[in-house]
Amino acid sequence: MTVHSTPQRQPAQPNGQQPGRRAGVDEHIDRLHRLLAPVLQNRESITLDVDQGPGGRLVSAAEVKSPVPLPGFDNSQMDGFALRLSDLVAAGDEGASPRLRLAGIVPAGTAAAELVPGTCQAVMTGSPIPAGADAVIPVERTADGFSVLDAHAAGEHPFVHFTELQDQDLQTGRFIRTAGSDLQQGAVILQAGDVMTPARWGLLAGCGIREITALSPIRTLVVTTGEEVQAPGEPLAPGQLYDASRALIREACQAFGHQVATARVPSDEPAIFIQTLEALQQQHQPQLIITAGGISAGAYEVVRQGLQARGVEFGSVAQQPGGPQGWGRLGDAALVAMPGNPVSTAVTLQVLLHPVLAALDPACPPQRRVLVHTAEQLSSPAGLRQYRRVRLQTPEDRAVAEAHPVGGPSSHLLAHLAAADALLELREDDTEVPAGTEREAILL
Ligand SMILES: Nc1nc2c(c(=O)[nH]1)N[C@H]1C(S)=C(S)[C@@H](COP(=O)(O)OP(=O)(O)OC[C@H]3O[C@@H](n4cnc5c(N)ncnc54)[C@H](O)[C@@H]3O)O[C@H]1N2
Ligand code: MOO
Repeated sequence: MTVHSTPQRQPAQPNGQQPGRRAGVDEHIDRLHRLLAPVLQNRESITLDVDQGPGGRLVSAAEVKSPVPLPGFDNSQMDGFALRLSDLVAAGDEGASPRLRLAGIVPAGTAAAELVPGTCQAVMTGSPIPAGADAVIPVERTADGFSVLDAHAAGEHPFVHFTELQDQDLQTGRFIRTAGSDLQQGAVILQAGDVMTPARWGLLAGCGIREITALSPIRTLVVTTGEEVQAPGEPLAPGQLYDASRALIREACQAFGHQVATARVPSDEPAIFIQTLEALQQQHQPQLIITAGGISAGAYEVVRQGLQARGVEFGSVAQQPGGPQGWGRLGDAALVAMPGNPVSTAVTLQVLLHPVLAALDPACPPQRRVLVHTAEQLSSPAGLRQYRRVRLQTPEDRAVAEAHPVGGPSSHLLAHLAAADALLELREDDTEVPAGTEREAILL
C-alpha cells in the first residue's frame, strides 16, 4: 500500500524513552512473551485438503487415527514367484534343483487367486500375495527368469526352475510385506500439536485421509516506514534508499510459520501512519504487527509519535544492535516496533522475537544456538549484549567451530549480515574478548 507524504513534517516531541533505564535482553524477551501469550492463546483451526497441500509450516490441531492398516494387504517385496516353501522343499527332495508349475501371474493392482498346492505364481513388487503362499523367491533365483511368463500367456503351464537357493530364501515370510506391519488400523498417526513434516503429509495421504484440521498460521502484518524508503525497482531520489526490511521481516516470519501481509507507509506524518495502519489492521486482521523504523530519538519518528498516543511503549534494550524497541497492544493485535536499521531489525527478530514465538507456537522452529570459539580478539561495549555477525568454520582437529567476524558491529551492514551464518553473542560484561573465548552463537 502506498500513501503520499505530506509536504510539511511535524518534528517529534522529545524521545519518550526513559533516559538511563535499559531493560536487559532476557527481561525484554519476558515482556514480549507476556504481550504475545494472550494474543496467541486461542488459535483458530483450519481444514486442509491433504491432496492439495497448502504449503508452509503447519501444526495439526487434532488427533488423527488411521482408518486402514499399512500395508493394506500382504504383498510382495520383490519381483519373483510366490509359493509355499514346503512345496519347494518337497520338489527339491531328490537333490535336483526344485521346480514348480507356474499357475498364474499377479500384476500389481490385481487380486490374486488362491495358490494351488504344488504350484507357484509370478508376482511383482507390490502384488498381493496369493492365499496359501508363505514366501517369495526373487526372479534372479530362477533359471529362465520371467521368460516363463510368455509361455504362460500362450496358455501353457511351464515349470519354474529355482537355482542357487540359500538358507535365508527358505525362511517363512521371506519377501512378504505383511498387512499392518508398518501401521495398525486405528493407530494414532498425528497428535494435536505435531508439526506437519513431508513424511506426515505422505502418511496421511497413504492412509487415504482427505482432510485434516491444522492450527491457523499466525497472521502477521509487516509495515515498513520512512519517507526515504522506496520499493525495489522504483527510481531513487537523492537521500533515498530501498526498502530492505520488508523482505527481510517477511521471510523471517514465514520461516517462523506465519502468514504474512506486508505494506510500506512512506509518510513521516503520524496521523497518516496511524490511519493507514488501522486500515491495514482492518483488512488483514493480524495477530502480530511488526513495524520497522521511526522509533528512536530523531525529529521525525512516525511510529513512536503515532503509537505512543495509543498506549504502545517505547524504550531501550541493553543490546547492540537493536537497542531501541517498541511494544504494546493495538486492538486485538500485539505490536512490536523494531528499529529501522536492517541489521537491528534482523537481530530483534532472531534474538527477541524468535524465542517467544518458539515458546508460544508449535509451528515455529526452535532458535538454534551453538557453542563457538571466537577466532580473533573482539571488543564490546560494557553493559550491552552485543551480537556480532560471524561465519563459522570448524578446523579439522577441533570439535567446536571458530566464529570469524564478518564486518564490524554497526547496524547498517546488511551485506555483511547476508554473508554471515550466525550471530555471536558477547555478554554484558565482555569488553575485551581474547581469541579462543567460548561463547554462544545463534544460527541464522
Ligand atoms: N540520537 C540518537 N540517534 C539514534 C539513536 C539514539 O539512541 N539516539 N539510536 C540509534 C539506533 S541504535 C538505531 S537502531 C536507530 C533506530 O532508528 P529508527 O528505528 O528510528 O529508524 P529510522 O531512523 O527510521 O531508520 C534508521 C536507519 O535505517 C534505515 N531504514 C529504515 N527503514 C528501512 C527499511 N525498511 N529498509 C532499509 N533501511 C531502512 C533508515 O534509512 C536509517 O538509515 O536510530 C539510531 N539513532
Ligand atoms: O541499536 Mo541500533 O540497532 O545499533 O543501530
